Amino acid sequence: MKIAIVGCGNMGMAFARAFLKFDLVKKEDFLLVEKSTERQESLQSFQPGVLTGLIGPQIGEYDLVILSVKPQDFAAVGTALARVVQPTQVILSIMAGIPMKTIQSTLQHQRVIRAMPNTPAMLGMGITAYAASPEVDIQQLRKIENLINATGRSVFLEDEAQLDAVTALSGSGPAYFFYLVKAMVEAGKQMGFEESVATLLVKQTMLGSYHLINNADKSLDELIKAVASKGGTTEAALQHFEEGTLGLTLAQGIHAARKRATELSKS
Ligand SMILES: NC(=O)C1=CN([C@@H]2O[C@H](COP(=O)(O)OP(=O)(O)OC[C@H]3O[C@@H](n4cnc5c(N)ncnc54)[C@H](OP(=O)(O)O)[C@@H]3O)[C@@H](O)[C@H]2O)C=CC1
Ligand SMILES: O=C(O)[C@@H]1CCC=N1
Repeated sequence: MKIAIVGCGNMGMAFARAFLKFDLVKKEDFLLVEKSTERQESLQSFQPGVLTGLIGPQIGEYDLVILSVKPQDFAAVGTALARVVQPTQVILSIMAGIPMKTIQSTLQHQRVIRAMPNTPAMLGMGITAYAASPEVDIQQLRKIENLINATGRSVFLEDEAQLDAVTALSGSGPAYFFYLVKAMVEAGKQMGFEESVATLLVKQTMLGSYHLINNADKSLDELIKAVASKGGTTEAALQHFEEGTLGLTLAQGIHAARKRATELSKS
C-alpha cells in the first residue's frame, strides 16, 4: 500500500513508524508532506520515498492519504488537496473536531475515514476509534483497519458524532494521566524524595494498579475499598479529594475538551 502523510508531526509519524514496524508499508512507499523545514530535516533520516513541503499532484498516486495536520490548518490544506485528490483514494483524517462532511465538501471527495488515536500509538499501545463514510468499500476499510491495529487497539463507531467525546476521553486522555503522575511525583519531592525515587514509586504504582484493573475480579469501587483501610491514610487522602471535588473537576475538564472539539469543527 502506498501512503501519503500530510502533516508529519507527533501523530503522523507515530502512524508511519507503526506501519513500518509491522511491515505493512515499505519506506519507499511513503510520501511525507511536511511544512516545517526543521521537521523536514529530521524526517530525512526516515528515508521516505518522497519528502516534500508542498501538496502536489503526486499525492494522487497514493492509495491512502493521512491528514494529520492541526485542525486549524485544515482550511489551507483542504484547498490544496482538493485540486489533486483522486476519486478512488481514501482520506484518513485524525484531526480533532473536523467532521467527515466538512472534509468531504472541502475536498469534493467522498471516501473518508475519520479516526481519533492517542499518543501511545507511538509504542503500538494506542486506542483509535474511527468511523467511515459509506463510500469507503469493505476491502479498503479492512486494509485501513489493519493499519490502525498496528498502532494498538481500535473501535469502529457507527455514529461519527461520538468522535468528539472519544477525543476528550482517550485522545486527550494520556495528558490527564501524565498530569496526575506529575502531581504525585511533585508530592513525593515535597516529602523529601529525589525526583528519580519519587518517579519510580509513582510509575510502578500506576503500572501495577493498571494490571489490577485488568486482572482483579473487582469493580473500581472495590479496588479503592481494598486500599482504603477504615480510619487509615488512603481514606484521609480520598476525603481531601472529595472536599476539593477532584473527581468532578476531572469530569468537567473532559467535558471542556469535548466542547473544544466541537468548536474546532467550525475552524
Ligand atoms: N497529539 C495528540 O495526542 C493527538 C493529535 N491528534 C490530531 O492529530 C493532528 C496532528 O497532531 P500532532 O501530530 O500532535 O501535531 P504536530 O504539530 O506535531 O504535527 C502537525 C504537523 O503538520 C505540519 N503542517 C501544518 N500545515 C501543513 C501543510 N500545509 N502541509 C504539511 N504539513 C503541515 C505542522 O507544521 P508547523 O508546526 O510548521 O505548523 C506540523 O509539523 C491534529 O489534528 C490533532 O488534533 C489526534 C489524536 C491525538
Ligand atoms: O489536544 C488536541 O487537540 C489533540 C486531540 C487529542 C489529543 N491532542
